[in-house]
Amino acid sequence: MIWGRRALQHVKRFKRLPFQPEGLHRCMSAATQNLVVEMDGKSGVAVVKLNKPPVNSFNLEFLTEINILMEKLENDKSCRGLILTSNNNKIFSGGLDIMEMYNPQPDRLAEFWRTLQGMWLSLYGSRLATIAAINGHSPAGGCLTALSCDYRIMAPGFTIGLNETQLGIIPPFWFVESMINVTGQRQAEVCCQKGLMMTTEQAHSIGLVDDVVPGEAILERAHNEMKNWLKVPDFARQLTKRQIRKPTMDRLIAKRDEDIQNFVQFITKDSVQKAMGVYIDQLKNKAKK
Ligand SMILES: CCCCCCCCCCC/C=C/C(=O)SCCNC(=O)CCNC(=O)[C@H](O)C(C)(C)COP(=O)(O)OP(=O)(O)OC[C@H]1O[C@@H](n2cnc3c(N)ncnc32)[C@H](O)[C@@H]1OP(=O)(O)O
Repeated sequence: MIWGRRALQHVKRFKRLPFQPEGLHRCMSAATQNLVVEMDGKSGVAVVKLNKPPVNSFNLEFLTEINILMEKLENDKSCRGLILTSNNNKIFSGGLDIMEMYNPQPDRLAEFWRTLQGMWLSLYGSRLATIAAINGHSPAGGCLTALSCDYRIMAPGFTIGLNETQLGIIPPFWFVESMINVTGQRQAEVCCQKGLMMTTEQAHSIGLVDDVVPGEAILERAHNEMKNWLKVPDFARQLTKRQIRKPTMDRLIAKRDEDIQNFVQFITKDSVQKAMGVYIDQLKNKAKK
């Protein structure tokens, strides 16, 4: 994993915390500010709850926390599975923190994007069996996070999708490929081009979501499904996953710097900044009503 300077500062800070792999069997809810982690030492399943109010949006610091946690779980031999969910029963994740992209400092913007790439690479390529228990809305970067898991269970009454085009933004190729790899080319063409935010049922009907379960039962269902995944010998499951996902990951690894440059150039355009300002005003005004 390649870390930026700011991310490394965080790694050092977190290393000083009493959060070590050997301590994983205890409750680790104090591990980081924005993540609640519960490790079941017996099953080897970690439940990670996104816990960054108000909407679990991903800023540089939050992405860094997630990357550090992923690294620790990957290195913990007793950990075999990861259930990713939200501590907020209405919003899984609001996606990328829009404030990171508004009037940005180019260096921080580049670091933000590299850290997001790192999060996607570690979750998409994880050796762990990963299940997203989507217990709330999940636009854009929230949808990408769910798409990076092996299995998705969603509660009814919410929306999910890669809605970037609706905001005048082009979803990067690795967002789109993540969608293609889950739903197939045709469905991905329609929902990515139109920037569709789909209801849980619509997402289920195109295979974006594997299972629909009421919010109050979602974690139990995720644990039961995890048992099925963990019946397969880890080594066979992991190498099969790697075989299937490697071409997509390799494309990003080969173009990582170019992808960052494209992102920074695009986001810092006057026209994009203007549109972003209007969108932020709309969000804030909606929140006030
Ligand atoms: C070759 C060319 C290459 C070009 C490459 C370009 C690549 C660019 C790629 C960029 C990819 C972007 C991915 C993203 O994820 S962008 C973010 C998309 N997310 C959204 O649009 C979500 C917006 N939010 C919502 O829809 C709702 O807030 C939500 C459904 C999540 C929750 O609704 P609810 O009613 O419960 O809450 P509020 O709307 O009242 O919001 C509460 C407060 O939270 C703030 N908020 C919401 N979302 C975000 C966010 N994403 N980032 C930061 N802040 C957010 C909202 O403003 C409210 O704040 P205040 O209380 O302070 O007003």
